[in-house]
Amino acid sequence: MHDFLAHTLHGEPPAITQARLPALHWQWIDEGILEITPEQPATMALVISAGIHGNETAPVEILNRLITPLLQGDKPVLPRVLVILGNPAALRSNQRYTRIDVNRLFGGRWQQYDDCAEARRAWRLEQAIEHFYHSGCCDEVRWHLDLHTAIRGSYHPRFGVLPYSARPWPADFLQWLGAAGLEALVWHNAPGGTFTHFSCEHFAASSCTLELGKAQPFGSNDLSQFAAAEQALSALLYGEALPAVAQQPRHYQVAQQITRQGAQFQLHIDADTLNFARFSQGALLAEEGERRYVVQHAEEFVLFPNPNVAAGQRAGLMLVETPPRSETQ
Ligand SMILES: O=C(O)CCC(=O)N[C@@H](CCC(=O)O)C(=O)O
Ligand SMILES: [Zn+2]
Repeated sequence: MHDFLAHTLHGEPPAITQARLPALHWQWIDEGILEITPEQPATMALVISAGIHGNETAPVEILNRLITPLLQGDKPVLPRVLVILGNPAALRSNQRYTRIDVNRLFGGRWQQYDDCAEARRAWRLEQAIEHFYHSGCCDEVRWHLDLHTAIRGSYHPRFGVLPYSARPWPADFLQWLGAAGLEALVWHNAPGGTFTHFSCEHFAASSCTLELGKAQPFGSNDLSQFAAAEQALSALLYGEALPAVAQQPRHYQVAQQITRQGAQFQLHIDADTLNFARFSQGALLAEEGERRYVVQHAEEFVLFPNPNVAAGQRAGLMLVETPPRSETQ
């Protein structure tokens, strides 16, 4: 199998499901799930996922470009790697999801839904990650990089979103995120149903959702915008040089979440408002019946505003800028 993405989009298992090459062994685990193991002992277990949302194709193209030389035996690999194309059915139809947003279902939340493709997929991905992390030696460093693109344009076109965690973040992980060209890092203030929350909470992985540009269909992406991220991933995978940090990321903390409860929900944020747009204290952001969402701090910055989400789901986040965090374990 030389082209993992083409096989996944085709929807059939590959004819050969594993191979031993001089420097590594690869194994096709299931649709969109591939494990790559170096011949030399590894000190890191790295999960790289993309396509959790089927219309976010740039990171899928980057990831496929990075693993193809491994499958062809043209590059060595340093860590044990689990490669995941998250929602193959949605990738085939260029939709964010077919019925339910997979990135709200992790941590067992899939059990709240009737049997459907996305609930089954979230369960399968949880199992795959659990097996992968538990099959290594106990002192492996665990990272999970979940690659996405945003629906809207952004004042920071490349940024990271870190799950809530009471543990301090390793300094080398934060440094890697800066070297990957991320202009901003956003910290959640509460647990959630995302893939990165799941890997961080259940397996103590250093996890981050990377947002790389704006969602475009396959073939329409300008991947040159993400050269630093691709080079930083090459550094992790093949041991190439980590790019220098061009600009230290700005840091933001979630201050409040806007949640849509039902049909009465109204979002007072224009469709063309960019991510990280600034709002002043007192500004009315959204309302639903008696519930009003108002800017609480002197200024807050909006992220992922979206009125078209299912009832009970996040319709936007409001952020405050904080001094840079530099932590170590
Ligand atoms: O642009 C948008 O509205 C959504 C982009 C996206 O898919 N973002 C992720 C963020 C996950 C996180 O909070 O870590 C998502 O909404 O699932
Ligand atoms: Zn996404």
